[in-house]
Parts: sequence; C-alpha cells; structure tokens
Amino acid sequence: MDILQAKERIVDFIGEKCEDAGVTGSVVGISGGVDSALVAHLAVEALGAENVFGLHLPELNVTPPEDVLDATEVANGLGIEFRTIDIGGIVQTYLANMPGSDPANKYVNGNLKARIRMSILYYYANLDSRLVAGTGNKTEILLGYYTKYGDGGVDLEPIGDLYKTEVFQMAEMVGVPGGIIDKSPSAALWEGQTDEKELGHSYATIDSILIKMLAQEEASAVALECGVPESELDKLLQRVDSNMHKRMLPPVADLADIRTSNYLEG
Ligand SMILES: Nc1ncnc2c1ncn2[C@@H]1O[C@H](COP(=O)(O)OP(=O)(O)OC[C@H]2O[C@@H]([n+]3cccc(C(=O)O)c3)[C@H](O)[C@@H]2O)[C@@H](O)[C@H]1O
Ligand SMILES: Nc1ncnc2c1ncn2[C@@H]1O[C@H](COP(=O)(O)OP(=O)(O)OP(=O)(O)O)[C@@H](O)[C@H]1O
Ligand SMILES: [Mg+2]
Repeated sequence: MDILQAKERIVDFIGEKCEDAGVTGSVVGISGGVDSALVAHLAVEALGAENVFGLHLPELNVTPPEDVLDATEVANGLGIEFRTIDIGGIVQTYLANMPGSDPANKYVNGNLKARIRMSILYYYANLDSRLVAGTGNKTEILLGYYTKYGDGGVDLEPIGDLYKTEVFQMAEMVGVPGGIIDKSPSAALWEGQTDEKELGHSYATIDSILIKMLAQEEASAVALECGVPESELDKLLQRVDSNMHKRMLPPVADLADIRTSNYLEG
C-alpha cells in the first residue's frame, strides 16, 4: 500500500464526511495510544487545528500515567483544544447504582468504561455540532476487538481500512511521537492489559494471517508461512465470524408481508 496516497484519501474522507453532515468540527478521544494519535493528526490536516476537539478520558487509578502525558503531548503538538476528564467517579457511580454489578469482573466493567467514554464524546459532539471521529483500524474491526457501541460507537472510521501494521507506518509518516508508536498497544481497560497478550499473537503475525486468509490462500500454507499452528488460525477466523454482528446494523424483524396482507384484507 502507498501510505502517502492512503493518507491523502483519508484526509479527504474526513473533510467530505464533515461537509456532508454540515459540520466543521470533530471530536476525538485521545488515549495516548497510536490509533487516536494518528486520527487526531489526520483530522487536523482535514479540518484545521481550530476544528478538532481532543478529549482525554482516563480512569486515574487504572490508566498508565504515561498515557496521560502522551495524550497531552499529542494535543499540544497539534495545537488543538483539549480537555482531560477522569471517568473514575462515573464508573463507580454506575457500579454503585446497578444491583448485581460485579466490581471484580474486568471484562464487563471494561466494556462499561468504553461506553462511558463514548457517551462523553457524544455529549461534546452534540454541544458543538461536531462528528465523533472513530479510531478503529481494520485489524480491530475484523477481529471485533473493540466494545460494541463503546469505542465502536462513532460517526466515521477514518482508519478503518488500515491494518494495524499500516497504522504504525502512517503514524510514523505524519510525525506521531516515537514513544507512542513504540509502546505496546493497549485498551487500558484494566491494569496490565495489552492487545497482543489478549489476542495471543503480535499484530505483525495477526495482520499477515488476515491478509493471506482474505486473499483466499490455503490455510495450511498460511499457517506454515506465519509460523503458527492451524488451530490458532481457526481461532482468529472464529473471532472474525462470531463478531460479524458488530459490523452490521441491528437486525429488524421484517413485517412487510403481514402489512401487505392486512392491507389487502382491508
Ligand atoms: N450474534 C450476535 N448478534 C447480535 N449481538 C450479539 C451477538 N453476539 C453477541 N452480541 C452482543 O455483543 C455483546 C458483546 O460485545 P461487546 O460488548 O463488544 O464485548 P466483547 O466483544 O465480549 O468484548 C470486547 C473486547 O474488545 C476489547 N476492547 C474493548 C474496548 C477497547 C479495546 C481497544 O483495543 O481499545 C478493546 C476488550 O478487551 C474485549 O476483548 C454481547 O453482550 C451481546 O449484547
Ligand atoms: N483514556 C482515554 N481517553 C480518551 N479516549 C480513550 C481512552 N481510552 C480509550 N479511548 C478511545 O478508545 C479508542 C480505542 O482504544 P485503542 O486502545 O484501540 O486505541 P489507541 O489507544 O488510540 O491505540 P493503541 O491500540 O495503540 O493503544 C482510542 O483510540 C480512543 O479514541
Ligand atoms: Mg489504547
């Protein structure tokens, strides 16, 4: 892929989608990770720094302190309006008011945090007529490695057709700070979480498997080339299949034939 050409396409896309929606601005959740740093850069290139609002939403006992510094560095480097809001109190208020909630269930609570962040991004998008720019990449979207209606709840996905390995390349090209590119990708929903630990493979391996499988290469050959057992390939493909629902609108119960027959009956 020609990364420069891809970048220009994405910048145009952001500009066009905002124009189509009749807005000039965008809100980006800036975590301190590489995906959001890249999207913030591209949004600034498309809309101008004065039209991009960055929100850092740490949970202060869980979010690594370097993420707070990295998010701030991204926003300051771009010269955008930027606000930090600790979501810790909001998370605790949810849990305290939901009978049966389990403060020890890191998966369920992690998804709640992602949805709290989504609500806050939309609050500020509503307030100033802006679109919420998503930060999902192609690898995450294929694997369903995001929270449905959490970080997946956005108005546009500018980097949604870039594999994670391509995100790193484009981030380097636009000048995202090296420390952000080099650190392990993490959702930071619980202490010590990293994407590659949870997914079981490095992004380099995952991307080469996905690219080859999408090109209809033979599974046994892909397994050999990527140095992973075929059973691991199956697990990744199972993830792609079982998360199909995240890539579609909610299904609607179809009543068209009932309506037609009622109408004919008078
Ligand atoms: N077949 C189906 N048809 C329609 N809906 C279906 C469904 N199967 C499940 N569902 C629904 O989907 C829900 C499960 O999906 P969801 O709530 O997303 O939860 P789930 O996919 O179980 O978990 C999200 C994963 O994404 C990771 N994550 C989250 C957030 C950010 C990042 C990051 O990289 O920054 C990563 C997180 O660590 C975790 O591994 C179910 O509770 C159910 O409501
Ligand atoms: N602390 C946070 N503050 C603001 N937004 C956040 C925060 N944590 C997560 N998000 C939002 O959720 C998105 C998904 O997180 P994800 O970890 O996949 O991306 P990233 O942190 O930008 O990059 P990386 O995958 O390298 O960690 C982020 O890009 C960001 O938009
Ligand atoms: Mg992250």
